[in-house]
Amino acid sequence: MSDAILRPRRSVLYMPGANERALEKAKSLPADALILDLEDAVAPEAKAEARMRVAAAAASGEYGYREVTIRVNGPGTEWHADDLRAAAEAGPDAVVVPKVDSAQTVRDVERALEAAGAPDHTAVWAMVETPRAMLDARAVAAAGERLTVLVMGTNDLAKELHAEHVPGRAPLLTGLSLALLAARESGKVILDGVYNDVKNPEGFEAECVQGRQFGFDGKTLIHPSQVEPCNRVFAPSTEQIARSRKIIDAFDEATREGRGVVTVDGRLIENLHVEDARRILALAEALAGRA
Ligand SMILES: CC(C)(COP(=O)(O)OP(=O)(O)OC[C@H]1O[C@@H](n2cnc3c(N)ncnc32)[C@H](O)[C@@H]1OP(=O)(O)O)[C@@H](O)C(=O)NCCC(=O)NCCSC(=O)C[C@H](O)C(=O)O
Ligand SMILES: [Mg+2]
Repeated sequence: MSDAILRPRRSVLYMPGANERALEKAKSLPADALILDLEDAVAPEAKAEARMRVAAAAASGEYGYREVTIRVNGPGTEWHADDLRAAAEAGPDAVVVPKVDSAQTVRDVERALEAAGAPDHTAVWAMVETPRAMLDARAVAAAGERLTVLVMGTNDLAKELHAEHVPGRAPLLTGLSLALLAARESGKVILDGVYNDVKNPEGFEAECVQGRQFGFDGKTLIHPSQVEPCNRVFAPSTEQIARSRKIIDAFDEATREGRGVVTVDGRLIENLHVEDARRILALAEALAGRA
């Protein structure tokens, strides 16, 4: 498993790029990653100033272990090219590109970043949030050299579908599944979309659990109060860690004795379970010392 895949991204917090207070506050929040936003959270008249603020924040080195990314305005907007240039110069961990709906968009973004001298460590995260992106998710996920993460944009997707936001997200399940299949086929990380009702902690936690059960690596967030519950839901539990150790030990012992299968607590264990147990332990190890 590559470092890009193993890096914890349980909680990924958006913050408006024009909001100095939020940019400052994020330095003390236990989010695994931050998306400094130039797109939806910034009014047109504030775009230029937000671009400068965000570039300075990303280049500051003041966010500790947190992965720092910049969300640029989408392809086809008047701000896109300037945002990419500023992001390339700032050299964040990643550039988040909204409304990516083709492999060509990923390649165009990468070419622009190269031309602007982006450092090698700056990855591309593609937001998939349109019907076309759902239907072409496979090609998007496989495109480019820098692409490491897909990010669900469930607000835009619901809007495009004329769907309603309902508990359980039935109208979005096809899109979520297509994007997940595409991400996993290409060995990419995938993050779930945001939960808008910041005053509904029960609904938020239920959606985190649903995202984890689906297989998402983490969830994108809009408010500091969502960080702690999200970290808890997406981290391996004490029971999962203990069980993973037990599986690996039992399988190692069986292998030494020349047996290919073994049972743990009455359940059949094969090599695929061992691989999953190793993934869980690697994530737990990567999270050591984090809230
Ligand atoms: C949703 C909010 C507008 C709420 O703001 P506010 O009413 O100010 O919240 P609070 O008073 O409860 O804030 C308490 C303190 O926390 C700080 N704060 C608030 N939000 C953030 C944040 N996101 N990051 C960091 N810090 C934050 C406040 O400054 C207060 O600090 P202090 O005064 O020191 O106590 C607001 O939360 C917000 O703007 N959230 C982000 C919205 C956003 O980024 N939206 C765009 C991304 S979502 C999206 O586009 C998804 C995708 O594209 C799709 O299609 O689905
Ligand atoms: Mg969106």
